[in-house]
Amino acid sequence: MDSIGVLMPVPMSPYLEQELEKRFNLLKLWTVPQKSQFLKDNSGSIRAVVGNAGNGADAELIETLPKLEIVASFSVGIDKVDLNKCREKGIRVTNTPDVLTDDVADLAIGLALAVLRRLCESDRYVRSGLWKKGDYKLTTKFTGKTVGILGLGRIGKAVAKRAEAFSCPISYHSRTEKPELKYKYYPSVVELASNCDILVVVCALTEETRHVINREVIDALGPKGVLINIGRGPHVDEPELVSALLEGRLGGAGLDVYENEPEVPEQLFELENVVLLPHVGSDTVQTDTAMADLVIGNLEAHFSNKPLLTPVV
Ligand SMILES: O=CC(=O)O
Repeated sequence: MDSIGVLMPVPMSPYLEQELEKRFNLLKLWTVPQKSQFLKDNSGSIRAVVGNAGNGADAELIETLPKLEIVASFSVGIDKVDLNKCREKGIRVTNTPDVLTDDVADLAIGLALAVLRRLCESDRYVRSGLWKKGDYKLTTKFTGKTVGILGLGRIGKAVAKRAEAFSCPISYHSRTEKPELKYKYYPSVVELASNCDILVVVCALTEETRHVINREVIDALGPKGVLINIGRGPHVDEPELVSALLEGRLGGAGLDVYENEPEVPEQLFELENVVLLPHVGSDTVQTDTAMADLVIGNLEAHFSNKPLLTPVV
């Protein structure tokens, strides 16, 4: 398979690069200065693209690569892949579900704890020597808080399971009610937000869910409510979130994702009721390896005419 051109637009995992290089002709787009010329020169050999959560395969890239057969995303979210274009051209698409579920769900709970118990602020309190001048202030209890989950798929269910261990009543909103689950379903996001203390956003990003967290939802969550976003930045109307936090209309936020990564609204930097992470939901050594193995497994299956391991298209 070493003559098959596999295009990687951005660096994502040294282990993945190394394993791809052992098997394919890996073309690292970020290392070349003249990207469009490079793509033209190699368009006859590129049969696969390996994208990620930030850089997938848009219509323009797909049109540039007439021999493209498969987009294997090193991510579970495939909102950066033009799925319609792929369907139209018969290009297969795979992602990396399941292997990252635990890490992302763990991080949602970590963010909730960090916001309510002010973990980052109290760490800074110790490091700056302030503890010697007096005890740290009281914070807010997490155990027993009502957790609302927007999107009860694999990761949403894993968040629910973890939150249950903290005796949190669970409610959710998703496209369809899941009567087999014991959690309370709300038919709208506003109703969910009105009836929970912590709202966790974990649904897929689609045209329907873009800006699903708008001013009405934020106001429904209210001055004691906490928003946790481990989904995608564009789920949230970011200027509305920032003004709600600055005006005290929202109690706090734990964010792993932003509308325009790696840009983060600087007004948030001053707020101690906000915890900001650099999109690291699945970034552990163990999950990086598992995701990379899945990308390679999908490519090997495709180029050996075997069924894909985790097909999306
Ligand atoms: O954001 C990360 C992913 O989609 O895997």
